[in-house]
Formats: sequence, C-alpha cells, structure tokens
Amino acid sequence: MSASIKRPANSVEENPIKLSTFKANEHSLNKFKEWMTENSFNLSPKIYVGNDGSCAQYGAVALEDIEEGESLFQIQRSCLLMPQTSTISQQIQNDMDSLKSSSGWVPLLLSLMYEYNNPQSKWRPYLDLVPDFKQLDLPMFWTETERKSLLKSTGVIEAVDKDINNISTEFNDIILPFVKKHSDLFGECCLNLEFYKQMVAFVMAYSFTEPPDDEFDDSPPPMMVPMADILNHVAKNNAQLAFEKDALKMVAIKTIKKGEEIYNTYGQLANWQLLQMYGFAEQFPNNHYDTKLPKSLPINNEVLLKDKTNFLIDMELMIRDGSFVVGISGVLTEDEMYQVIRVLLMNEKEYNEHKEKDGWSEDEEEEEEESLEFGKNCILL
Ligand SMILES: C[S@@+](CC[C@H](N)C(=O)[O-])C[C@H]1O[C@@H](n2cnc3c(N)ncnc32)[C@H](O)[C@@H]1O
Repeated sequence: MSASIKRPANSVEENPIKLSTFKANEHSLNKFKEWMTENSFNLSPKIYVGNDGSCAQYGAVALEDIEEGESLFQIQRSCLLMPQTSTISQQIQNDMDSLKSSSGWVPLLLSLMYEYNNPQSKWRPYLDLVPDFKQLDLPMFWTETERKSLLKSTGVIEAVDKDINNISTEFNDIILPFVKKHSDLFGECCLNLEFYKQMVAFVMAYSFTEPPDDEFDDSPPPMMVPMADILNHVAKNNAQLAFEKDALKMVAIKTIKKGEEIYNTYGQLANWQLLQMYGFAEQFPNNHYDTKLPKSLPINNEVLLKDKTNFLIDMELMIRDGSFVVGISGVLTEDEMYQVIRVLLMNEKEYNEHKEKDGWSEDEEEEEEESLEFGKNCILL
C-alpha cells in the first residue's frame, strides 16, 4: 500500500496495510450522502463510504463481492464543479482572456474560491466534507530544509520549486486583479496567498482531467468530481472513471471482494509524482509505474561517471547539479531518457567514441529501433 516518505528509511514495515486513523465527521458525511441521493449519484448499496477500512481518511470499501463492469456510482455532469457550472461562470466567461495562465487552472481555482466561501453553494455538502487542507501533507507545505534533506535527487524539489513560483506568479498577476475587481463576490480571505495555496493543493490532489477527444489535443482543464475524489489510488486499481455523455461513471474493472478497498487510478504515476502532487508514495514494489535505474551503472568508476555527467549536462539531458529524473512522463521525454541511460551504460571505449561524435550515432536506424524497444520496456525497468 502506501508509505510515508517522511518515515525514517530503516523503519520496519510489519503490516504494510495502514488503515486511516482519521475519524470521519458523521454529520458532514451523512449530509454528503443525502446530497448524493438527491442528485442521482446511484451509489451502489454494495459499497461503504467513510473512513473504516480506508487507507487514508475517507475512502470506499466493498460490503459485498462486486463483479467486473458493475457501476459503483455516477456523477451527473451538472454536479461537476468547474468554471462552466459554477455560480460565477458568467464573470469568468467575461474575463476569460485575462485568466489564461501556464497551468490553465485559474478559472477552476476562482470558481472553487467562490463556492468554498459561499454558504449557499450547490456543492456545500461536498465542500464541507473536504478534509482540513492543513492535513494535506504535500511537499509544497514542507519547509525548504525538509524538502532539501528528505527529497534530494528525486526530482520533487525542482518540481515543487516550480509549482511554488507558478503559484505566486499566477496569484499576483491574475487572481488578485480578478478578486479585487469582483470584491462583492470574494471575501477578505481570497486576498491571502496562503488560502490560495490551499486551494491549489485541493486542485492538485483532488481534481480530475477529462481525456481529450483526440490524442493530439491539449489536455482539458481540471474539474472537481464529487465522490470520485473520495477514492484512494493504487497503481493496481480495481475501479476506474468512465467519461460518458451525460454522466461520469465509476466502474469496477475487476472483481472486488467483500472487505476490499475500492481504488481508483490518478494516472500512470511514478512515486516521485505521487509524492509531489498527492503527498504519498506506494510501497516497493507495488507501483509498477515507478522507474528505477538499471543495476549495471558504472558507479564504481567515478572519473568516468563524472565525465559522463558533465557530458549529459552539456547536452541538457541532466540538471546542473548532476541529478536527473527517470520517468516516462517526468522531466525527461522517453527519447531523452533513452539517451541518458544509454550513455550511463556505455563502457569507457563506447563512451569515448560516442563523445567524439558529440552524441550523434552513425547507425540512426539501429538506434531508433533500439529506442522503440526501450520505449516498450522502460516501464518495467
Ligand atoms: C483524491 S484524495 C482521496 C480521498 C482522501 N482519502 C480523503 O479522505 O479526502 C487524494 C488524497 O488521498 C490520500 N491518498 C490517496 N491514495 C492514497 C494511498 N494509496 N496511500 C496514502 N494516501 C492516499 C492522499 O492524501 C491524497 O492526497
């Protein structure tokens, strides 16, 4: 199951399945369940929603055996919390040109900031259930010293630094002008960067993105999907969200036995990505999307390794401090990752020849074939 990265590396994991010690607020939970009934979520009587049996705070557990293909619940599109459905959709639409940002999250964040502070919000029972954001143990809330000492060479430090810079730039340049212009809609707390950071963390750890119609299209902006975001994640998930025309449906993708937790997938994510965005990592070897270096790296030849490191930095395949992240959808593209690993695995003679050609291969066809083969296998590295 999951492991806290902050735990000392030498601690012994006697029982890898850690159940949540969090106590659900029964009143909020019941209100949320009533809200789901009123809004046709069609929650299967075969599942329990709450903190009993969940690995982290809220979750869902099978009360009876569930067959592959069974629908567990659905979410009508009108219940999705997104800029188009929010109470301030018109104001957002009117200012859309000034709300463009590199993350593409600003319209959803403004919608959330409004709904979260609105006692009459249509999503009140959903928003009341969201755990206290201070419980979200994302590395972006850790101190810089903690990140530097605990996450060295994982790629998380660089990714979080980038997130933090983006958050304050988007807040100052886009969010604040909109909030000030619409001061009748937003309370004082919306002028506060810390509150905004908490909303970003909520989107980071709870939102969903609908797959684009065409694989070449940009990824659509994120949205909040009540109830689907209660499910926890493991790489070997047993349920998955299907995006249908009128509703989104959570469907069992394998038989789920009575008593088992129902797990969704947040994507094909390596442990460093899970840690960066969700604040947890899966216990080795459960996450088959995680990646690691082959065992045969020439790490005993320090001079050669140093030279290769400098070469890869010059080729912009390695970060200046000599670290890099191996991951399919991580810092490196698949092709770059192939180049890095290929160089690291070369013996001295092969490497010197490669360096003389400035990293160009004479047999490009052979290299392309090798790279394709690598692409197929690298998930399993
Ligand atoms: C979408 S929410 C899932 C619902 C969450 N359990 C709750 O009670 O609100 C994602 C958060 O759940 C937790 N989580 C999800 N899957 C987990 C897992 N396998 N192990 C530990 N924590 C997990 C992490 O805190 C993550 O940021």
